[in-house]
Amino acid sequence: MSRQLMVVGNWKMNKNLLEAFSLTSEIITQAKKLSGTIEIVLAPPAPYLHTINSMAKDVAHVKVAAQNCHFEMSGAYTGEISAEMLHSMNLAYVILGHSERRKYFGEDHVILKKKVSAAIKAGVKVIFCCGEPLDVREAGNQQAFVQKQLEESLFHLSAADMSQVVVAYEPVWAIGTGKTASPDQAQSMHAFIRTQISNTFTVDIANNCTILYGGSCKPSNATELFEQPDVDGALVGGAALKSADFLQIVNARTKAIFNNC
Ligand SMILES: O=C(CO)COP(=O)(O)O
Repeated sequence: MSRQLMVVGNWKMNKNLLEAFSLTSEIITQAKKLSGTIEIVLAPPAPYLHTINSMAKDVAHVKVAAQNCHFEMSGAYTGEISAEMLHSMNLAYVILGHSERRKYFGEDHVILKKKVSAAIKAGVKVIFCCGEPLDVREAGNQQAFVQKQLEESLFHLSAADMSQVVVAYEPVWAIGTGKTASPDQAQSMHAFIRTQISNTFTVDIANNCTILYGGSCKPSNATELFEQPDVDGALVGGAALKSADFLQIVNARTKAIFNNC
């Protein structure tokens, strides 16, 4: 398998400056001892991005992601951050399409499509989140819902641009609820997403696309999720705020490779 395995910590709006720096140093200290097979991505709040990226710069398998960007490259948009700014800081990734941005900041598919294009154009890879709310899952319509999210905001990309995208399946009902998708539910949706990518682009692009699971991923359930063939890693929220928990998830990802062999 040639796709990049990955564990991403989305810190959301948590941690003051000193807490953010100590969490980063604890993770980097341990990451230096790892082989580098797993890419570890930290997504701290925007004010800390530059310093945390500098702290991580000597460890090739630790990367930094922004949690958002604007769809314009510059201009009179008070309070916003452009993809070009992220690129100028050498940030590897930006998370787009997170359900919290969709819900609290009114980001619809039109805005997200523009944001995805802006990030790729600026040279920043995208971690694109998709996932259904509870009522959609209960009605059994989760695949159609996710397919629409992908078609509306992601599948306009060229094949070359799509190779710069990581997809994160985050069922809304699992985010911050303690309720995780079962390994079967995750595998089934990840395989479905990969098939959609294959049908829209190429088999190679689909096979090389990293697809992460997010939603109450923690040390106790990470291994069974990572044992699924289409679950390439995790986008972790709450459990990314404690270095010990986050590193256990990274270790679970590393071990599951050997179990899969
Ligand atoms: O939203 C998430 C990551 O982006 C998941 O959050 P939790 O891991 O806290 O459920």
